[in-house]
Amino acid sequence: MTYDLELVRVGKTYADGTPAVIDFDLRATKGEFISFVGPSGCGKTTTLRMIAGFEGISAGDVLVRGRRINDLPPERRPTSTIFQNFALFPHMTVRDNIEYGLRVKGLPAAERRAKADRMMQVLDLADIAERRSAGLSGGQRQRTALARGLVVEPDILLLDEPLGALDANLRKSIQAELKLLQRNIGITFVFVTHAQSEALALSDRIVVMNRGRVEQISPPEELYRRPQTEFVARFIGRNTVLPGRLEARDGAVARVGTGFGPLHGTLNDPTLAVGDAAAVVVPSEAIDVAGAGDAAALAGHGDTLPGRLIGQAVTGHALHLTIGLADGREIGVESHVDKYAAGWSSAEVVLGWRPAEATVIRAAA
Ligand SMILES: Nc1ncnc2c1ncn2[C@@H]1O[C@H](COP(=O)(O)OP(=O)(O)OP(=O)(O)O)[C@@H](O)[C@H]1O
Repeated sequence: MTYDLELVRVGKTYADGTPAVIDFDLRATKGEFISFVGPSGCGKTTTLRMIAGFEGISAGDVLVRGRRINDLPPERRPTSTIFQNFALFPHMTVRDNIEYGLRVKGLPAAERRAKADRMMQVLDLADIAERRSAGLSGGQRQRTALARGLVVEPDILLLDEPLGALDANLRKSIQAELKLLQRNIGITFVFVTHAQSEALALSDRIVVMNRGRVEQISPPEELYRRPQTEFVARFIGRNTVLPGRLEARDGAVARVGTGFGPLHGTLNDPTLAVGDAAAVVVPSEAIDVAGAGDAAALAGHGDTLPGRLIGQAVTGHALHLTIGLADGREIGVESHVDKYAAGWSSAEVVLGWRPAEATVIRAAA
């Protein structure tokens, strides 16, 4: 099978010796929306720039539709890049912005015009073709930037924090528009973002990076529900990580001996052996809270932990509980505000969850 984009053990070491990207492997099929997320400095932008050709590749190969592109300059690669804030030329019209890449490629005027017209039709920009980009709305600017990127007919569109500078409301509506467009156009998008929620909402698969390495590549739902590493468990969503040692495994279910006694979860690392350092990861949404004397409320939950209610706060329909555990840790539990309308008779509570909703991963020894 030929992939649209393939990274094979790609690495980058900057001239000053900084290892920014290490052994990055990725295979994307045509039309996939892939996002790179991770803490600042983990290597997201460097990887994107290596695909685009703005940064040299120190190790490994980048292939587009089976062709190695390591040594091609950016303008000869089958990629287009859309930068933060869209980087439009403010004094130019929408049409001139869109034609810009074609002019760089040396296309004759008539051909440029025809291609730009077609793209403006697709992206609903024809009515504002002669407007200067400085006066456009956020959505119109995004569509213009996309048109400029797409008019050169790339195989892969690379997006470097394109929504980074927008306010939250505009960002939401532009996100929806972006996803719709990507589906319609059907080309592969690689998207770098700081906003985890944006990646979860838009992507077919998310690459989580940490210190230059890939931690996990999974669809959003799986990444959220089944983290493979402690780093991912702490970085994505709101999880409680309960460390210990693997005591037993029975098919997909594993038992971990923790400071709170034995706890269970779905094993997400087939290489984990009895005796290895392991952790049970419990998503905040999976946790139910009952009064300390109300064990019946948690019947069927499997695993329980005692806790102490420290605080509660409401935002909209969400209730956020802060609960202290016996080891001194404070954890967050999220629920709908109606769920615990009756409250609890004292601060002493019990937390319960279904083991199937917890995940067992390898932990640092
Ligand atoms: N031109 C450069 N020369 C030397 N080191 C660099 C250069 N550009 C980036 N780095 C380093 O490479 C590492 C990865 O940087 P990169 O910008 O790819 O991370 P990032 O995940 O995109 O970060 P951010 O989210 O802050 O944009 C960092 O340690 C960074 O300091």
